[in-house]
Amino acid sequence: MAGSLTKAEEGTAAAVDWSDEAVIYVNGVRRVLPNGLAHLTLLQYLRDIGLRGTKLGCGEGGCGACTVMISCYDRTTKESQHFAINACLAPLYSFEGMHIITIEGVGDRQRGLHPVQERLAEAHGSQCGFCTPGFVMSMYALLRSSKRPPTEEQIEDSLAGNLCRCTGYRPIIDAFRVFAKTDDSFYTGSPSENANGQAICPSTGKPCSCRNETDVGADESSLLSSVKTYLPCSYNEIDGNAYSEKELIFPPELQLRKYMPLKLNGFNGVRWYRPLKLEQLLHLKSCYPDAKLIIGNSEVGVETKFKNAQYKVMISVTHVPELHTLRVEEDGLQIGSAVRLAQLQKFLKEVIAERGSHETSSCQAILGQLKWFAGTQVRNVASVGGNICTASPISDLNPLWMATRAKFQIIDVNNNVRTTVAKDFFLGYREVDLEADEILLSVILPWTRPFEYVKEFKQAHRREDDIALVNAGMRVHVTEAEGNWIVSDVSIVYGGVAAVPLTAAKTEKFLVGKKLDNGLLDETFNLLKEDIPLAENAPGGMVEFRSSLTLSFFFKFFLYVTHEMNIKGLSNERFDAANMSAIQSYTRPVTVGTQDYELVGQGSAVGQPMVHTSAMLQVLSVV
Ligand SMILES: NC(=O)C1=CN([C@@H]2O[C@H](COP(=O)(O)OP(=O)(O)OC[C@H]3O[C@@H](n4cnc5c(N)ncnc54)[C@H](O)[C@@H]3O)[C@@H](O)[C@H]2O)C=CC1
Ligand SMILES: O=c1[nH]c(=O)c2[nH]c(=O)[nH]c2[nH]1
Repeated sequence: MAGSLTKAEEGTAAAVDWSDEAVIYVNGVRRVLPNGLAHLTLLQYLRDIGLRGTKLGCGEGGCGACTVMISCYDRTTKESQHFAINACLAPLYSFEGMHIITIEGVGDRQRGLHPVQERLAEAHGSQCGFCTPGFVMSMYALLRSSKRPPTEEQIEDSLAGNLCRCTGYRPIIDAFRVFAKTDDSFYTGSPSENANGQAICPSTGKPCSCRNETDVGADESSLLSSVKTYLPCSYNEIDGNAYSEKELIFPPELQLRKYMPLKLNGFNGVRWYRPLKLEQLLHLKSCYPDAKLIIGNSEVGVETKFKNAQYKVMISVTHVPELHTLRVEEDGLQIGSAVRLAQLQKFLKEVIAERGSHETSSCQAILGQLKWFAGTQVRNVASVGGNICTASPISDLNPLWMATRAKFQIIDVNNNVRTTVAKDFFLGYREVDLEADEILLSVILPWTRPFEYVKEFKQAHRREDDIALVNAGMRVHVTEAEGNWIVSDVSIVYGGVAAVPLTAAKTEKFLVGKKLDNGLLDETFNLLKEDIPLAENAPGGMVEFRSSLTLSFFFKFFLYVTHEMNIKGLSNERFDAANMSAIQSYTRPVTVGTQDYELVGQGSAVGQPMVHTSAMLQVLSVV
C-alpha cells in the first residue's frame, strides 16, 4: 500500500540508490530545489522565486500565457535541445537537470530587448500585455531550436498554442514574420527602398515608416538603441550549441551532470519518483499499484487542479529509455509509450521521407492528425502513452490507432509482455485494458500494404488548438478479384461520438467484398447512421451537426480512395467535379493582413503609428 514501504523495501529488488538532490538552472542561475516541492508546478515555483513575468492564464495548457523555454542536453547528439512548454501544468521536478529560460532571461532593462521583443513592440503587437510574454517565449524557443530560419508557416504553427484576446493576431504575426528571413534589412539597419526611395516595411512589403526613429518615444528609443547592438539575428548563430553573444548558454554543469534516480516529497504526503530504468519503474509499480505514471502531466495536471484528483505517488517516466523507443522494424514502427508527440511528428516525417508511400499511409494520417492536436507547447510534453491511457472520448489519435491495426505492448511488474490490438484496448469511459500491475510499453504501427489507404478526420470549433467535435480514422485495403478491385479489409472508427471510439461494424461488414462505387453510398450512409447513433440528448450537443459529420467524413474518405484508385487505373468511377475539393487536405495559407496608415506630415503625432508607451515594458513583462 502506498506509503507503507521503507526505503530499504523500495530499493531491494532494483537495488536503487534514490537521490533527493534536484538541480535546475533558471535563466543561467543554478538552483538547488529543496525536497518537499513535489506538489508544485514550474509556474508556481517561478513566481515564488520572484520571476513573475510568466503569467497564469487558463491553468490547463490552453492559452500559452505561461510559456517558458526548456533546454536539455542530448548526450547522444551532444547538442542542447530547446522547446516551449506550458509552465502551468509542468511538475517542477520534471525539469531536474534542465535549463529553464523565462521572459526575464530573454531580455531585460540592463541588456536591452531581444530582437523578438523588439519586433513585437515595434510592430504594435502588444496591447494589454498579458499574453505577450507567452508569445515572445514561443517565438524565442522556435528560433533557438531552428538551425535554419523558420518558414512563415512554422512561425504560425509555433504560435498556435498562444491565445491573444485584445491585440489581435495580425500585428503579432507581422512582428515575427521578419524572422522567416523574408527580408534582411530589418537586422542590417538599412531598410530596403522602392524605386521612389521610400522605405519598404519588412513585414508588409509596402512603403511605410515603421523603422523611423521618430516613431518611437524618447524613452523607448534609448531602450531600442541598446537592441541595435545585438548581432544581426539570433537564428544565424543557432546550431544547437552556439549562441549569439547575449543569449544564455546551456549550463556546462548540466552537460556533465549525471542523472540520478530521484525520490522527492511534496505537501500532504505526495511522493515523486524518477526511475532511470524499466526495472526500477516496474518495481515501484509493484510497491505502489495505484501510482500515477507521469510524462507530460497535461492530463494529470488538469485532473488534480480542476477535478480534485489526488495522487499520492507519482512516477515520472521521462527518463526510462525502454519507454522512449522509436524504431523502424520489418513489420512497421515501434513507438515507446513515453515518446512525446512532437518527437513522434519529427520521426514520422523522417520515416515518410525514407519509405515508399504505400507503406506509410498510416504514418501520413497520424502525422496529419498531429498537426491539429493541441498546441506546440502541449505536443512538446504530452506523450503517446499519456494520450492512449487517458482514453479520452475525444482523443484524436485513438480512433487512428484502432483503424490502422496498431497493437499495444503491455508489460507487467514481473516483466511479462503481452500484446493487444488497439481495437480491444478501450473498454469504457476512460477505462482501458490495463491491470494495476501493468503499464503500456509501446505501440506497434504496421506498415500499410500496396492498395491500402488510411485517412484522418477532425472537426472542431476552430482548426487550431481545439478539441474535436467528431474525429475519425479510416482505412481500406482493396485487392483484385476476377478483374475487379474490391474491398478486402476496412476499418471505420469515430471519436467524439460515445464514451469510447466507436467502430462502424455493420458498415465495415457491408463494404467487405464490394467494389467501391457510387451505388454503395446510400446504403453505407444508412448503415453508418445505425452504427453511430447520437441520441438527442447525447453529451456534447449539436447532434444533428455531429451526425452529419460522421457521414461527410465517410464521403470524403470514399472520394479520396476512389480518386487514388482512378489515378492508378484501378477504378473509373466519376464524380461531380464540384465534390472533388472535399479530398484536398486543408492547408491554411500563411496569414496576410495589412494596415495602411496615412502619414500626415503636420508635425502632429495624431494618425501616426506610434509605439505605445507600455510596449517596451510589456514585451519585457515587467508590467
Ligand atoms: N491540457 C491540455 O491542453 C491537453 C491535454 N491533453 C491530454 O494530455 C494527455 C497527453 O499525455 P501526457 O501529458 O503525457 O499525460 P499525463 O502525464 O498527464 O498522463 C496521462 C495518463 O496516462 C497514464 N499513463 C501515461 N503513460 C502510461 C503508460 N506508459 N502506461 C500506463 N499509463 C500511462 C498516466 O498515469 C495518466 O493517467 C492526453 O491524454 C490528452 O488527453 C491533450 C491535449 C491538450
Ligand atoms: O487527442 C486530443 N487532442 C486534442 O487536440 C486535445 N486537446 C485536449 O485538451 N485534449 C486533447 N486530446
